[in-house]
Amino acid sequence: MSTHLQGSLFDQSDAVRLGPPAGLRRTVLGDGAWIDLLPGWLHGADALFADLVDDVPWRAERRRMYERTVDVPRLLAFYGAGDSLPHPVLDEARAALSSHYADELGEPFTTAGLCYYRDGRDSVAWHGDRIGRGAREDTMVAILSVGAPRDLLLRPLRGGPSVRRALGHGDLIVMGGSCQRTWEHAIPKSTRATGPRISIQFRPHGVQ
Ligand SMILES: O=C(O)CCC(=O)C(=O)O
Ligand SMILES: [Fe+2]
Repeated sequence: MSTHLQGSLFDQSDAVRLGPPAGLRRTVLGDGAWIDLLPGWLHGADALFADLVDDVPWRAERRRMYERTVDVPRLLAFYGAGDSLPHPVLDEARAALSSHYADELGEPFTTAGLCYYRDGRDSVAWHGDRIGRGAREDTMVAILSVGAPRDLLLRPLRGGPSVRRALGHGDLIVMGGSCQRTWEHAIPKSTRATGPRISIQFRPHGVQ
């Protein structure tokens, strides 16, 4: 195969770019909460995953839990409203989400939090993004996932069955309405062989 042909094949299959947001599908969860899903929004997700592993200044954190200090079971990075993101396609994603949801959200997505789940032992426990305004107001948290799929679970705070979505390889999920205060979400640990995943969470100012 000629170098030229290899180059063009590489471009087609691996170019890191976003598709149109047209295929977003909403699921109403109840209690004012909903999720929007767009599988494979980002093309070339494996290439972006590899870049982020290398380029992001990942932090390992320790947190106090009662009388013990424990490792947070994932690596973290945070980009504030004015910061340029670690890959130009993430600036594009933030702008595309802000434009798509402008009327419904009434404000742009500003910050980006990144989580790196190195294997099935990494996880995030049940929680709502409720440190900021999400505790009181309807808002949105948009999550782009690259790398191997992991299950995101959602469950209603007042009890009832949970909802499961496997997210990786460029999938987009948007949690909206009252989702952060009437529902909780988690990435549970997995005992199955699980490849690494990175999630990029876009949030409006003051939502954490
Ligand atoms: O990795 C994910 O998809 C979820 C992360 C999350 O819920 C959070 O960081 O608040
Ligand atoms: Fe969260």
